[in-house]
Amino acid sequence: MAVYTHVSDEALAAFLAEYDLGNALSFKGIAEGVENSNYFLETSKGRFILTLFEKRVKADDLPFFIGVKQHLAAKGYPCPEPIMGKDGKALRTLEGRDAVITSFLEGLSPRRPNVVQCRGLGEGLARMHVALADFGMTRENALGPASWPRLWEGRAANADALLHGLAGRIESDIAAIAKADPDSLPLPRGTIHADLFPDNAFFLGDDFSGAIDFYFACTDALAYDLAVCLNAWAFEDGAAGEAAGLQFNFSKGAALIAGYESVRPLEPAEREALPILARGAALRFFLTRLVDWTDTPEGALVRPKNPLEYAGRLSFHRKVTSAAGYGG
Ligand SMILES: Nc1ncnc2c1ncn2[C@@H]1O[C@H](COP(=O)(O)OP(=O)(O)O)[C@@H](O)[C@H]1O
Ligand SMILES: N[C@@H](CCOP(=O)(O)O)C(=O)O
Repeated sequence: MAVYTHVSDEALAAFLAEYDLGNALSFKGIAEGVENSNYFLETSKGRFILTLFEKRVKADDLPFFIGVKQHLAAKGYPCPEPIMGKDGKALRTLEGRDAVITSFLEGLSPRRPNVVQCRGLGEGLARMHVALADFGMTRENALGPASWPRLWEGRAANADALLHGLAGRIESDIAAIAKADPDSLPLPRGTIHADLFPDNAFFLGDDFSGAIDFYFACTDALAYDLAVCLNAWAFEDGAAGEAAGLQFNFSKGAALIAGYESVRPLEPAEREALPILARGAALRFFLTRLVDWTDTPEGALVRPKNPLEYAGRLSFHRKVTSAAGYGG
């Protein structure tokens, strides 16, 4: 359930008066999502999404996130386009929160992506990287390797409570990635989405129809974005335990990489780095999930995601030595 902030009728009417969008015909909270409050808004001018930013998104980062979407939309890339108010500004305040209206994007998020959708997603990701190549703003990846020791601190017992012996393996992963120092590798860098999971990608049938939720976007290695997607799209059934039931689907991995390369071929250094980047991406999602898992009180509105799904992916990545291990 992701409606944390209630918007009164009066506040909505006053807010909409600052736009050239007409009056609200329909206004409903959206249950999906975990970070922000999202509302579906329909006016005489069309369908929109109203987002109120909650605590986890830093106000200072909002101009970057809005800039990314404006840049993509201006290039015709399918993503939520920030709508300007009469004053020419996209960002304003509603019910004490920073808030933005964006265009509504058509499509459905695949529950269980198929091989054709994986290929479309790979193409869509590469098109995004190409469209953002001349985007002028930068933002450091706040969840890169430098942040992991802080996320991990004091959580070893929580990891072992999830699965006996897991803490030691996570500590080895953190050490191995620190040693490989992926941030120092000579990889092409640029603006990346950094969280393009199936719930953040839309499809019409098997055709990629766009990407949403740019609130982890940052400046980092382009191949790291592909590594995030390999983790999120090409594994199947990992909820039960560290590796129990978890399978890497090579057809999906190969389709994702081939789709990506049909738009932007990988450089040899990117292929070589793929195993360490994929391991790092799995560790990043394991750690943020572990933090949410241990910090979310019982009975909270949002159910935290299971960290063990990403512990299972880490077991797989530890054994991969080349891009071929992912079907590339
Ligand atoms: N531009 C959009 N067009 C259509 N639906 C959207 C759009 N933005 C968000 N949504 C809907 O709202 C949900 C939550 O959005 P998301 O950005 O993932 O939230 P959060 O950042 O809180 O996780 C999505 O799953 C989708 O159903
Ligand atoms: N994709 C992350 C969680 C971030 O949630 P989102 O709804 O903002 O995409 C994960 O699966 O751990």
